Amino acid sequence: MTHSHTIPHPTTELQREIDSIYSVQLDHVTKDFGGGVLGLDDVNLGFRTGGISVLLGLSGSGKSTLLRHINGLHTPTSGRVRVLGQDMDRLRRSELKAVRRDIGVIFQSFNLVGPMSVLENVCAGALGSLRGPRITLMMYPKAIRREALEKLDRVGLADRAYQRADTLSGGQQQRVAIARALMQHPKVLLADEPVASLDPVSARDVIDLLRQISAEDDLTVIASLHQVQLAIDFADRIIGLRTGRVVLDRKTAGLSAEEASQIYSSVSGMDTTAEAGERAGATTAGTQTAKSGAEAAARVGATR
Ligand SMILES: Nc1ncnc2c1ncn2[C@@H]1O[C@H](COP(=O)(O)OP(=O)(O)OP(=O)(O)O)[C@@H](O)[C@H]1O
Repeated sequence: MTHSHTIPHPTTELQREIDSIYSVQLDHVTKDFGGGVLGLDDVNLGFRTGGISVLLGLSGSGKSTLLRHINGLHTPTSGRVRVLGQDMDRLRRSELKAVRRDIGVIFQSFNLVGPMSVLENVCAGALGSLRGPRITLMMYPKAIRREALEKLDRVGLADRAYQRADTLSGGQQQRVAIARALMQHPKVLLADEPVASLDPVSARDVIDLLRQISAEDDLTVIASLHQVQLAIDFADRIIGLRTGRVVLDRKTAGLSAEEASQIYSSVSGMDTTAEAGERAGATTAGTQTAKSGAEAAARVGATR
């Protein structure tokens, strides 16, 4: 079962309004992996279009599980995941593929093909929109190669186009991975610990680049990070997870590293989302957490 009958669904018109504000919505999402492990435990989040959100939490707190629900690699045991106006678990294969094309993903390990050139790796990002595999660079249409060069220029690596990908530094490889993701023209970018393998300087460079791209392209970015200060500098909003539950949901403005770090403390039962909810309620336009579709609908209604 993937839908709880107790979740009130908003009307079509209100849902459309919610979709115009939130690219990604999780509505009472629970993922039960069995054996008493809840990967996600009643998670309610709405991610605003164009916003940058960072997931913080100890290893095993559910960050990857949350990201995997957003690109449809996991389906919830109960609750609803809605991405770019589509209920992920209601889609046919071809529809899911179409939504996934709008979702770029970057990983801690970059996932480049090392022996291939930088440019070929970037071209591969366009494969979703081309038929059949391309084995060599010349098999990509000229327009794709030109666009890939433009993307490389955008991430500052045009001069490395014909170099083997595995000869680049980690920071450069992540830039190539970003350029590859941009070939999809994504509306949402998921980044699973994108700088965990990088030195602090390269990490900040990659984060700055993501921030710039998000602003320029109105790209919704959802990233997991382990560095609290970097997260605060990067994101508009920090979401803290612990054992699959959202225990902190705050805008970064005015949030100190010390406050954000509390999610790592051993104090159980801490939940600052009530406070966040109150604040969001007071400034409806700034609402970040949609407790349910119906509540989000009410809030959206109140902004008009
Ligand atoms: N496919 C799976 N089958 C069973 N349990 C899983 C599966 N995927 C994740 N889990 C469990 O769900 C919980 C959340 O894992 P998840 O990988 O989302 O954590 P994380 O916060 O991303 O950790 P890390 O920072 O180490 O990447 C963990 O207890 C993990 O063991």
